[in-house]
Amino acid sequence: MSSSHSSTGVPKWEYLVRFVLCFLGLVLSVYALHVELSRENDPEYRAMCDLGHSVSCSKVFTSRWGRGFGLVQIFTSKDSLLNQPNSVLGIIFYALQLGLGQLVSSRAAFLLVISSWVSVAGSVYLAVILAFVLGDFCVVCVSTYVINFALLYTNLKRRTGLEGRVKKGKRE
Ligand SMILES: C/C(=C\C[C@@]12O[C@]1(C)C(=O)c1ccccc1C2=O)CCC[C@H](C)CCC[C@H](C)CCCC(C)C
Repeated sequence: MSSSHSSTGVPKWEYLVRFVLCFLGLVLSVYALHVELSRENDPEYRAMCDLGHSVSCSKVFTSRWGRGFGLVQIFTSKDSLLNQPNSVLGIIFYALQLGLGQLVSSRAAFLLVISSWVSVAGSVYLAVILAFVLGDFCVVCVSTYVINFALLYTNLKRRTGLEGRVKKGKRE
């Protein structure tokens, strides 16, 4: 086993990169939730990420698509308990990535990759809504898309790392 890998087959850099990405994702999601709730209580509230008319995050967060991806309310009501802000999903997602990331099993690695692909699909969907429906540039949103792509790359790397361990084990 090369020295850049711990005995588990997971690259050493991975733990640090995963921690940084999940931490940033959690901070951005909690901030998005804070802005959304503040804006809902006070329409005059101006967030730090409201930089201009078309560069406004609170406008995006409180839009139709800011809760349940704008999809949940098709099936339930707008005020349903299931229609949670996207940022709540984000918090669950990054906590999951951080927690599952500590488990070194091929099943955990599989779940990491699957949930990561779902988040990338969600990011592409939200990016299209952001650009073409809302016509807005939201710094917090775009940062989370970048984090989600980087997490997918990290998760794919882990899976090939674990597969390499299995193949090597068979040969030895
Ligand atoms: C702050 C954040 C995303 C930003 C934002 O969603 C916000 C807040 C929003 O209101 C919005 C409105 C209109 C257009 C774009 C946007 C967004 O951009 C975090 C989600 C990140 C990510 C897209 C979560 C994906 C979670 C998956 C559904 C994974 C599910 C896996 C489960 C097992 C937990």
